[in-house]
Amino acid sequence: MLDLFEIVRRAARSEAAVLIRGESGTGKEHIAKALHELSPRSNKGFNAINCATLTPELLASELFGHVKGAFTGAIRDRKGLFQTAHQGTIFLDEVAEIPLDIQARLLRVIQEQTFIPLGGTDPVSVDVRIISATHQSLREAVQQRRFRNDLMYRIRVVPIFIPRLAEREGDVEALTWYFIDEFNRQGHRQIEGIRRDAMELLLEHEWPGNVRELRNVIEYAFAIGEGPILEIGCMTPELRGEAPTPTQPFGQNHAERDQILDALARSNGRKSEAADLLGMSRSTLWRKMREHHLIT
Ligand SMILES: Nc1ncnc2c1ncn2[C@@H]1O[C@H](COP(=O)(O)OP(=O)(O)OP(=O)(O)O)[C@@H](O)[C@H]1O
Repeated sequence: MLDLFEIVRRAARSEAAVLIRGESGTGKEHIAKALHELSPRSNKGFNAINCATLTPELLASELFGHVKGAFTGAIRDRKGLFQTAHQGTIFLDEVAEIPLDIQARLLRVIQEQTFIPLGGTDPVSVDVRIISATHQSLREAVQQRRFRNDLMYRIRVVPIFIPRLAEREGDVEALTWYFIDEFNRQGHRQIEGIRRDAMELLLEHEWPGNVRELRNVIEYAFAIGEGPILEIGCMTPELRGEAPTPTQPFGQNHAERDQILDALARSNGRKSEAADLLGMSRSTLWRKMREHHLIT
């Protein structure tokens, strides 16, 4: 079976509509951008829209644009994403959430490569490649009559499934190094290695938030740790199996450690800011960090 990278590389060369399916944080938008960047359309626009977060009227207006006076508040003509992505790519995130009447318009754009902006009369021609994503089964949405069968076939010419991070052999380690490299390039700290027990913790974790959660964990470790090696002590409380307990009074030891870690994360590792957040002096924060083995 072709691996994900090879499917993406091959699909990118074509004009075929791609439907990416995967849980939240698995990297659907990341793959969509890669498909665009590796395609002959890479020098044109990549317009992304989350179809689950807008009212139907706003979604239609974002996609197809409107003319002045099309609805209350439409004070001037506005081009939609299809028009501004001409010769480029449009990424429809959470495509299963598109209301049925907008699905009908979308189908027409795909079939005829033209559309009429809201309130307008003149058709606009566009040449746009469509990449869509969903965290749910589109087939089920079709069975539940929430999604048009004909549209499903139009947008899933190449279906790509991204498994959960925990099921992707080798990816936790590879992505850990990828993010270490990314944060090293930001320059405030240089990580050269990761302790074996810390890597084991990463490998054992279930990653319900998938790649997004892993990136956050590495960013957290960069923010609160010190020195060139990532250690268990700078992993998030959740990862270490110590759920934060914000209701406990500050005096209790593990709550104190979590609050320090939280303040350091919120202040991006800046200790004077973290000390302010905690209402203590900078020297007290240093002492407490030493007591909790957060620095050596
Ligand atoms: N293969 C990868 N390499 C590097 N970074 C990645 C990869 N996959 C995902 N990421 C990063 O993980 C984060 C989440 O990815 P992305 O937004 O693409 O997920 P998603 O599946 O679209 O999430 P959602 O469904 O919640 O919108 C982003 O910061 C993204 O850059």
